[in-house]
Amino acid sequence: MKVKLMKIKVLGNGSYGVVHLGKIVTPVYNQIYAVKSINEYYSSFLRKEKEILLKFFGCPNIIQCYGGFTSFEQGQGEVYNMFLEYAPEGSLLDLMNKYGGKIPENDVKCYTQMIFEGLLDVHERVLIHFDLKPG
Ligand SMILES: Nc1ncnc2c1ncn2[C@@H]1O[C@H](COP(=O)(O)OP(=O)(O)OP(=O)(O)O)[C@@H](O)[C@H]1O
Repeated sequence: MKVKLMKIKVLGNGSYGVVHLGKIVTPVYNQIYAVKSINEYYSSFLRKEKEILLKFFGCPNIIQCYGGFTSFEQGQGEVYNMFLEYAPEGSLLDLMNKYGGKIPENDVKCYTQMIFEGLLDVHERVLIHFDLKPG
């Protein structure tokens, strides 16, 4: 089945692509996603990110990934896209910027709990990523 995605607006930019608010228009799902995209040629990191996120499918405190696909876009050629659960408040940094650097205390409690529970999910699914060099 051919899926048609409409990119509504840019949500932000990261090291591995631009993130759009996206909506599937065919078939009529009307489902909203965050869609992270990058030129197919540079997509290896984004594909890796997708593989890692898919290991946490079903974890309520980790942004869900629903897979990826390649599209052809005018002026850009082949683009790799990753479907993510849309977080209406954006990232923690977005939230800090919104409140001028000071997130209200009640929200801090709530986000801290989400972060710890998310970390617990990571440990439970036994994904340990060592990024440190010995010595
Ligand atoms: N799932 C999402 N829902 C809503 N907004 C998002 C989502 N993912 C990313 N964004 C927005 O897009 C921006 C870029 O996200 P991205 O994940 O590409 O990079 P990052 O994690 O912020 O930075 P880096 O890739 O450098 O570590 C975020 O700062 C946020 O504003």
